[in-house]
Amino acid sequence: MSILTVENVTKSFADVKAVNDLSFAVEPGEIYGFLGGNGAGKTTTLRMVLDIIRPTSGSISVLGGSPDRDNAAGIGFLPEERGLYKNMTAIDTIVYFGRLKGMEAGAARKAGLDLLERFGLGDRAKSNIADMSKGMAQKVQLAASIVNDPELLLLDEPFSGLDPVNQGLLEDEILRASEGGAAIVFSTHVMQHAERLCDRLLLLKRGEKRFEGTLEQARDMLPSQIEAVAKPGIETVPGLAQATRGRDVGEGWFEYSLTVPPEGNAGAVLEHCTATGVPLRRFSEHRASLHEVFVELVGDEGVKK
Ligand SMILES: Nc1ncnc2c1ncn2[C@@H]1O[C@H](COP(=O)(O)OP(=O)(O)OP(=O)(O)O)[C@@H](O)[C@H]1O
Repeated sequence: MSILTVENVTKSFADVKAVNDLSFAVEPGEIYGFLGGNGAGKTTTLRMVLDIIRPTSGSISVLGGSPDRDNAAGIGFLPEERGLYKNMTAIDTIVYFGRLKGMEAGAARKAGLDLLERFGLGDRAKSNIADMSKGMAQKVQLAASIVNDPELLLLDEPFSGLDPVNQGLLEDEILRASEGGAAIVFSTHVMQHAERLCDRLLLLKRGEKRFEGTLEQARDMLPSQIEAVAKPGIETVPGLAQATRGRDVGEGWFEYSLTVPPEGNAGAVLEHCTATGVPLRRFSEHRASLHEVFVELVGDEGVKK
């Protein structure tokens, strides 16, 4: 059974369709990337999953039920707008969120202290949030969102504002949650995190799904480029969309830029060269990056590599 199912969901704010007929499902253990530029509808979708706002039409199933307080205990959420009570200590903050998720205070405290230890904040459990750096407070907020060991973890732009070390720590936590069987949905503008972490991705533009699938499937959406050093003859190998002869590197060898169409296969081009005796000295394939796919499918507004 899917942990989260979104079916034909539309959300309109006056005449703006923030989310338009969106469907997807996330399975246990899956890390699902929710990608889109500014205003694509990511936060609106996450808010509907959390029952903070309701869809105009369509249906959502969370942990086998409709989104409401009853399934809060199984959900963890890191909002895009970070904010904690400044005058509360780190551990009290985490216990407070654990209690909201139905945990016993003692269990929440123990889990909270373990998390702070793991996040390198073991000695700051009794520090007030006001006395912590922004990055430290963000780690406390992350701890608060996973203290209940959620089955569904929703992270809205979780990497923003974290230094590279803490981004690595967050990646580790996402992987750990997934290995424990949780489904993780995270939104991001930063393609590198999505490339490293996601089992599947969804690309949103103006509330509409433009792509859903694995990273490999995403990269297959665009042509790949081959840089080769070969002797003439390579231009006519089947399976190329384009072949451009470049610099003469001497003794009959030339540099070539070859394009394999999205449905093509660079491996088959190489095999054909070998089988038919096309002389080759170099052959390297450059597949499209997720960033290039993103820019092609949804434009480059607000997107980082
Ligand atoms: N409460 C609201 N009232 C009116 N319009 C809204 C409301 N919430 C969102 N919108 C609009 O819905 C669209 C989608 O916004 P949303 O915040 O979901 O985008 P997002 O993908 O999370 O963007 P970002 O990456 O910039 O956070 C935008 O056009 C936004 O202005």
